[in-house]
Amino acid sequence: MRPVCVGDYEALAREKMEASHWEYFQGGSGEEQTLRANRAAFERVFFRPRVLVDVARCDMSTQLLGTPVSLPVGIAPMAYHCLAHPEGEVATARAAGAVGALTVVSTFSSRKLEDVAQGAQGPLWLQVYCFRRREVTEALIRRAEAAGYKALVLTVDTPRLGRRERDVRNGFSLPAHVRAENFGEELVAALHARQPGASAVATHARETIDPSLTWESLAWLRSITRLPLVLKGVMTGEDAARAASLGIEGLIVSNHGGRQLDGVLPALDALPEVVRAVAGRCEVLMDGGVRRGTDVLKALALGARAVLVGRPVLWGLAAAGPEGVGHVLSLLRDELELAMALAGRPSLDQIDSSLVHAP
Ligand SMILES: Cc1cc2nc3c(=O)[nH]c(=O)nc-3n(C[C@H](O)[C@H](O)[C@H](O)COP(=O)(O)O)c2cc1C
Ligand SMILES: CCCCCCC(=O)C(=O)O
Repeated sequence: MRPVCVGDYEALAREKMEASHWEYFQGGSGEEQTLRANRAAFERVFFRPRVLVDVARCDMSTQLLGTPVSLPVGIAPMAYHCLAHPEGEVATARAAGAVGALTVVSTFSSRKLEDVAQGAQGPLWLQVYCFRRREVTEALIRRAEAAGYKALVLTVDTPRLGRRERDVRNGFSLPAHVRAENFGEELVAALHARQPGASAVATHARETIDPSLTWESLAWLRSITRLPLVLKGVMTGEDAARAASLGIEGLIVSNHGGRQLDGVLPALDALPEVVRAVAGRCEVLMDGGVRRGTDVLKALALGARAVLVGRPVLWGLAAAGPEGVGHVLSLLRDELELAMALAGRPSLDQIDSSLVHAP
């Protein structure tokens, strides 16, 4: 039977994938407390629906940093889609564009960012990891600008990689046919070096990513690009207020899908304090644990302008290629549309905190 919800794709994808690749996708850090908590947080929030509202038409379209999108659901940046499907990020972005959704492409995309842009019909942002060698980051940003990417998403929760014990146990490394295609051989060789009892991705991160990045580094980033800047991984009101005061255009409330600091609070729970702290000065998105249209509606009610979805997109890609990605997004869109109708909120500007009863 065709999958009827996003969760159905999880089992289908698992059957298709090599076990250590699957574990790299699925895993979190440490005890995976935050990974589980991201999901559980949605179950603690309940709706307060209004009735006798005309919901004959529900409008989900909006703008993200000035870019029109058909729905407030986009694709979170994730490395190495070619572990799921040979077309990798090109297939993902094409499928997202077909439903009018935003795609955030990872620095560690397994297809060149130019090839992703060429195949995509929808808006693209580039996620940026800042390398020890600043010229590598700068060259990447120049290429993204030339290829038409509309914003940069700097991930700020990863000075080092969280300890993902599944990957350590598996001695996870990238197979030869899956490469970090945006970079030359010398920068990515460590990703393919198999070492029992170590994650090659973690080793590579330690060697290449700048762990000394600070708020002061943002001035450098600003000086080399005119693209709007989004910080991904902001989890407190204090950091959110600081970002807003520096003129950062967007924030993504995220704990990296439970893959970085284990024990950090669920992204949904961090959302209200971030929204309060920025007080409308920047756009706030969230990711982590979104699996249902009702999850999207809860996040919007708690102040997110949009949500990003991570693993379910990889499940769709692994199970059924670009059609699977398109179907995952359509399921979330259709569920959101139904939830808006049943909640008596036919447009996004009618969704606010009065819609939810949160702990
Ligand atoms: C396999 C995988 C790879 C990821 N790669 C990146 C990445 O390259 N850059 C980044 O900022 N976040 C990365 N993330 C984190 C996602 O952007 C996102 O924060 C998270 O997956 C959202 O949670 P969800 O998977 O529960 O939807 C990755 C997540 C996964 C599962
Ligand atoms: C910081 C360099 C390695 C990142 C690998 C991709 C990623 O973010 C992940 O969660 O996995």
